[in-house]
Amino acid sequence: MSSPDPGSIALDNSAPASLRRLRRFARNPLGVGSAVILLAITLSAVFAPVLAPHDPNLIVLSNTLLGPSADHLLGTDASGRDVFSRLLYGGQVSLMAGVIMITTAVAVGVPLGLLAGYYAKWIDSLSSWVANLLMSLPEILIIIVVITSLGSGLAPTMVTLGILASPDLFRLTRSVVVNVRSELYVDAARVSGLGDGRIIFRHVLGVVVGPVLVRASFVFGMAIIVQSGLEFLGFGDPSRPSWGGMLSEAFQTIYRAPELVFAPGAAIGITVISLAVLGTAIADALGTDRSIAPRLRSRKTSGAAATSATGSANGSATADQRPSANEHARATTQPGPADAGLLRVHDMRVVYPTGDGGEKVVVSGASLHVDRGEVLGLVGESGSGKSQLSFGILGLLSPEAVTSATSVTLDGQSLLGRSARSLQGLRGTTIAYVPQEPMSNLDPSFTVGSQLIRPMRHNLGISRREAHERAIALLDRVGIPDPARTMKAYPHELSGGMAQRVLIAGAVSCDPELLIADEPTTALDVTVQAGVLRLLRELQRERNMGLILVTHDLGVVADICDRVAVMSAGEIVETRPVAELFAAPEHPYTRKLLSSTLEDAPPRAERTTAGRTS
Ligand SMILES: Nc1ncnc2c1ncn2[C@@H]1O[C@H](COP(=O)(O)OP(=O)(O)OP(=O)(O)O)[C@@H](O)[C@H]1O
Repeated sequence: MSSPDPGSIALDNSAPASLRRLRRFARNPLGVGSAVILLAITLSAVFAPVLAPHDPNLIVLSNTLLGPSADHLLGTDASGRDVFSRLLYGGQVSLMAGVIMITTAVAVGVPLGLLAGYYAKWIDSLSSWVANLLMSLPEILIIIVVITSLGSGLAPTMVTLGILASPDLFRLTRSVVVNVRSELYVDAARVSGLGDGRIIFRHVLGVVVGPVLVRASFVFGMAIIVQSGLEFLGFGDPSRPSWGGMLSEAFQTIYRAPELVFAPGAAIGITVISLAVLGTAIADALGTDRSIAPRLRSRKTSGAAATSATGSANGSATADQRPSANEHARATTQPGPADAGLLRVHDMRVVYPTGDGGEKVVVSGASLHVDRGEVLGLVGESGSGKSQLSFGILGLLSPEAVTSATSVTLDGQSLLGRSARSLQGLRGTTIAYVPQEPMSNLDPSFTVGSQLIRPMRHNLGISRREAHERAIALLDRVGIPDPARTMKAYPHELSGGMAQRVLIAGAVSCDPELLIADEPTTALDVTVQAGVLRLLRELQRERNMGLILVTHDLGVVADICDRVAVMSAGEIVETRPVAELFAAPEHPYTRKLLSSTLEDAPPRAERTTAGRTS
């Protein structure tokens, strides 16, 4: 077993996430203060019938405009009604108005935003069009129409306002989802075979909650203000005490009793401010886990999804990338030879249309094969098309890519002409992928254990307990020092080397036959690179997997590859056993590559044996 990366793990996970979030919230005095205030306001409104000393509508003409006293804590209004009692009852109306409006706005805006952001295409176009239409409507006119036709009841008015406010939440949700859906860990979840519903619920919704909460708290406050404004303008029900109505009445006696403005005004102001502060505090408490994790989203290719191992110990087409998989199917449908080793690719082309109607060929007629138990190095300078070829094999290219091949066979079965689902199923258990950027491929909101267990349960149909035991054994195998503890850790608590080991554990968790590792050590500290490479080699041997190692480092090739395919400008210019290639490179490009990278450099094994811990 490989030794762990030095200083690699800093677990701080003694408490569950919910408890830690609660603690974070509790450390925010403004958040706690606003929560207490809102709780007090809510309770006083709910228990108004018990707390109110007087009937809020009881008119006592002999008691008009009395100042505060023991009997009337806040005095009386121009009709002799008890201001304190009316204030308590008025809270019911304002809070109920907010609840109705925000429930409607969230119920309409958030699901639509999730669907539009996640699925894009016509769902996005249609819902964005509806949202724009709603935003262009004159709210006040619509409300007046609703009130005049349906009466001044709270529900119709606030439901209408909720619908009119929903585009705000729709747009926010949509924009958050558009960002999240292209995160590598979401791609990883797709590749792991999780359905869209589960991905949205598990990986996307959590990211949406924070911003939506903040916005919802503002919308709630806005609901209170708008409802009070309507009451103030006389569109409310006069028999129903409300803060807006009280304010309106207070203005009628502003010169005789200006203090009457204070109570309803303060109630509205304090409630609205507390809502805004509370929303922000909750979002802060929820959001810290996510923001800690580095967002190394320097995806090498815009659409090339790195599918993670944890999420994904298998390769399959993502939602976006399905067209690419289908392109596989469309392009050529010749079946490959049934006895052709593990992976055999003939004449693969990857082309991107350019804006001027032309095309950019990034992989041009590439052919390669890899057998069980074999390590094939795929080398070439930056931009030569190594990743594009790998993603083409995995069916993970962006939708605009047009992929074609004479044949692509995996384990003797042609990948051409298959539906996306069938491709996904096949790849779900046969190909795995180890990405370049370990941190971006782990969802920051879930523990390592959770991210290892779910794909195993899904792909292997095993119980949670079995998957848990398997995950512990895998973590132990990949050199994680305290597997049980690491299972409970969040990605931000791991070092890059540890995260990559976790991803490798995930990649092999469903017993793939072929592993594609795309520069798996590039993002890692040089001190841990050799350990991770050695681990990959060990696992490949133990499990007799085929391994395609994408790299630009010929030292790595010399160390662990059996054969090497050299890529230049989208073409594979030379494929040879490693020793032969190093001894007598044939292609001028290979010679150039060798002379430029291995000049005066000792073999990697020599370079890394002394004093290496990982
Ligand atoms: N979505 C895209 N549209 C157009 N061209 C693209 C797209 N994605 C990648 N390319 C181009 O494909 C070419 C090959 O890129 P690829 O990432 O495969 O190179 P690479 O050999 O893996 O390089 P590196 O070692 O830097 O990762 C590059 O010229 C790149 O600009």
